[in-house]
Amino acid sequence: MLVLGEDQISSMPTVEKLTEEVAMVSSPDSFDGLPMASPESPSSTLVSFTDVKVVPEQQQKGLEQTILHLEGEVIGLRQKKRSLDAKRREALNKILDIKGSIRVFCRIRPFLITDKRRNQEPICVRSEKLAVSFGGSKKEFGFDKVFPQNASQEDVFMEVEPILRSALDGHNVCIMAYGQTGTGKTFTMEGTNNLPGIVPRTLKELFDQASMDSSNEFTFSLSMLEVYMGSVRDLLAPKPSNRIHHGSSKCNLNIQTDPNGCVEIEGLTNVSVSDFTQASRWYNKGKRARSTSWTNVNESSSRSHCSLYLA
Ligand SMILES: Nc1ncnc2c1ncn2[C@@H]1O[C@H](COP(=O)(O)OP(=O)(O)OP(=O)(O)O)[C@@H](O)[C@H]1O
Repeated sequence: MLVLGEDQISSMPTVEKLTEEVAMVSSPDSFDGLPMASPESPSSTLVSFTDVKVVPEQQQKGLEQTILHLEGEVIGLRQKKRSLDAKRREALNKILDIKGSIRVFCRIRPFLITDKRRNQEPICVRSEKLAVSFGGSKKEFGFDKVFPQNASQEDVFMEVEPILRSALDGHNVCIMAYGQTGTGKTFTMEGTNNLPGIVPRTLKELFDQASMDSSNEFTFSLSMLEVYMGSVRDLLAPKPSNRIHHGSSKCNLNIQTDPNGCVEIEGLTNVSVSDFTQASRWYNKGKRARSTSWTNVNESSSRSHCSLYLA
């Protein structure tokens, strides 16, 4: 669409003049130097002719060669990526062989304003060891890695990211946070809007990696459940339209074993997600459905064990 100012309208050429100019522009002689659109000159009305792109033959050949060259480079880079992926998988398998497929990390929560004993420092941290002194005695614990109080969400994610990424290679991956109320399980797994935890970072990473992998086609689906007071609840189930049904269909789901020996939760909602935004939306919906309450040490304590399945 062409928008003209008042001064341009007053200087608009007549129909005859336009016809003349059209004839001039259409003439093969004028292809080499298409008239430039200028707001001052009457030829500004010919702006739409700049849409006609005529590339000289020599320039066209040059462009074709550049495209061929770039296509060759893309093929080369894809091959390089495939070989790097194979090396990464090999390295990960070696790590799993050496370190074992189960790894235990310990994250020490920083003191909070609400903590009663903030001045004492009974904890001594090494990279794989933790010593706790209490009442004159000292106990040592060993882990695959210890994250000190000042460890960031990035530090934690960097450690688990290679393992999580192996899910795209077909490995089953499970991350479980365990600890007393108020010790930072939810903070580590979910995080906050400004300091996202492992789950939102994982969703982003997996979709990013999948979109870069042109040799495989991935489909993602998501389920979320919580175990609360001995009952399995579906966190992504549609809201019941009728109160009478609430609590019957999506609470207390049965845990079963399928013919292949895999654990299956009967009737658990499983939603297909095609990108990170969609996955985040469902994840936030599931989070909102979790049972929370307060405890003496955590005013927003998650009163359940929550699982998120990504397939
Ligand atoms: N590494 C951390 N840095 C800053 N604040 C943290 C950290 N870990 C936990 N917190 C804060 O400590 C409080 C308790 O953490 P969180 O709710 O994650 O505990 P929780 O283990 O999930 O507890 P519950 O089992 O009761 O749900 C929260 O206010 C959280 O923001």
